[in-house]
Amino acid sequence: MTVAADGSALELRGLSAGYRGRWVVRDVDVAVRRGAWVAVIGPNGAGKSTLLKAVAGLVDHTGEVLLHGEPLSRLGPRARARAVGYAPQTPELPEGLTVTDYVLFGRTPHLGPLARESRADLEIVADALDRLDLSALAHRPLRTLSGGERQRAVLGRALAQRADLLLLDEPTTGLDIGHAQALLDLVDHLRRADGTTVVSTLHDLTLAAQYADELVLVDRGRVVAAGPPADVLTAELLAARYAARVTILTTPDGAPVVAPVR
Ligand SMILES: Nc1ncnc2c1ncn2[C@@H]1O[C@H](COP(=O)(O)OP(=O)(O)OP(=O)(O)O)[C@@H](O)[C@H]1O
Repeated sequence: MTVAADGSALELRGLSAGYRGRWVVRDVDVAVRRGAWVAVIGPNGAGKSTLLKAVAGLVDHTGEVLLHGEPLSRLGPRARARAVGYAPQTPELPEGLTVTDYVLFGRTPHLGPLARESRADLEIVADALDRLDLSALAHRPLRTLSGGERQRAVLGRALAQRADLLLLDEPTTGLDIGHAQALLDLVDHLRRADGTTVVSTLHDLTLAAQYADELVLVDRGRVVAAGPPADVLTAELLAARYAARVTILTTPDGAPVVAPVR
């Protein structure tokens, strides 16, 4: 199934991915326009995180991952890290680091031969902290943050990479509704202002519909539906794929709202 085939920034062709030779994502074809936001949705264990990890080059995969027409596999690790920012669902958080140190890691692929950060790198980090409402926590050890604060720091690190493609795995997990909206607004601003292409997983289907241009519904490793949110978020499809009982309402501006019913 193809999402927006022309002028694609990211194209997945026949992508299968998995662990130790067992494919849990199979034969995925997706194309994403530059500056578009595609949300990968689907039930638990469907393969959403694995799909993002395959694009980030972190799990075994076959098929092609093209960024602006170039296979990502041809890039070395540093070039790949400059091109693709990835915020994992459950990141490893190194002991003893402050928030600033951690977000500064996002600049590592851009550092020169002496590996010292420049004033510009520090400004990018300060900007990411400011936008994520983390400036007051800049010098706190990462381990002392609340779950939602930590989640924002993880996004800050990916934003500091200033990559063309942002892969966000469940970026709103653990965030209250206000911080979730602020974070999604920020990502939306970046893709509109800088043309950053965004692929995220999102369990909150209502938020997915409000921020993503297109949804890709994955079930048991395969894409089973793709298209504009209103086409994908139907009560029938969600019953079939999630075993969920829902009714679809609409916001005043016409976006679908997925409401569970007892
Ligand atoms: N490191 C791993 N080794 C082996 N199997 C794995 C590994 N990580 C995930 N899997 C398996 O791959 C399948 C897809 O997992 P994945 O995390 O991609 O699903 P998901 O759609 O992101 O799920 P969720 O919504 O629960 O986060 C699952 O069956 C999972 O158990």
